[in-house]
Amino acid sequence: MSDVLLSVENFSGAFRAADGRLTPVLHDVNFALRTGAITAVVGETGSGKSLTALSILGIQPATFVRTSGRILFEGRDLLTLGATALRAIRGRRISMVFQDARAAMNPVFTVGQQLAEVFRLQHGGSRDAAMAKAIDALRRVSIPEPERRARQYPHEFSGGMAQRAMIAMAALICRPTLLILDEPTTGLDVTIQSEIMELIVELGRSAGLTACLITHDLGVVAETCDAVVVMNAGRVVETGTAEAIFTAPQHAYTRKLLAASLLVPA
Ligand SMILES: Nc1ncnc2c1ncn2[C@@H]1O[C@H](COP(=O)(O)OP(=O)(O)OP(=O)(O)O)[C@@H](O)[C@H]1O
Repeated sequence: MSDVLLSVENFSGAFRAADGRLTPVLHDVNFALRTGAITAVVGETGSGKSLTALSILGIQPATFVRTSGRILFEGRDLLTLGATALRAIRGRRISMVFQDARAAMNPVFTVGQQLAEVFRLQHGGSRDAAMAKAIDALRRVSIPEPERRARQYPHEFSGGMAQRAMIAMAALICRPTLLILDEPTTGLDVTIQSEIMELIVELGRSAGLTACLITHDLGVVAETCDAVVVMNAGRVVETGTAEAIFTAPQHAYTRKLLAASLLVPA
């Protein structure tokens, strides 16, 4: 068994309304990400997947407050780190792929400039060397004509291609220890979805990445993930290996999710 890279321990949180009242949304969330594994966090909309992921990176909404628990990454509680320490971890150690890559990118810079700039921020070096790295990263995620594509703006990319570029940035340019992917294939058509997932798995395996995939698509999970965390209404209801979750789900909610995705009979 390999080591745990990140653990979320008894993490609870709530939204604070303008009048100060707290509405709890996360309740004692517990799970661990094993080094080198791809772990899926699954659950219906509103179950708390994104909030948990955003909290790992320290980019949760300003009105969200932790009420208990901790998130340990390499022995340090991320929830107690200051802005400077978090900035040093974000990108370089933990990076994230967001759902809508075109919206997440800066529209006024070319895709190549954005990748190159992030490379320089993380690793230094000249602009030309950084652009060469950017083009190489686009090539490695199978973007055709990467030199030409690097000179284009995000709106000139298709959704699938933008997602590839975002993965290139998060996985290959940042070279993080942990890659978090929040619904990376939502909104893409089915064939593109499976190509993107193949890419994630291949990069994960070849770069030795630890990945956390947030998704509501259990089909994707069955094919790609090692471990699964099932969330419902702000709680973790079940965790296990992908095989155990798919062949012998213990919790009624997990069985309902599997049945809804037509992967197993109800
Ligand atoms: N800015 C916000 N203000 C108030 N409540 C919020 C805010 N963002 C999220 N919530 C609430 O927190 C809960 C968890 O939301 P979260 O976005 O983590 O769910 P999710 O499982 O990621 O859903 P989805 O799959 O739709 O992204 C939900 O009940 C949601 O309505």
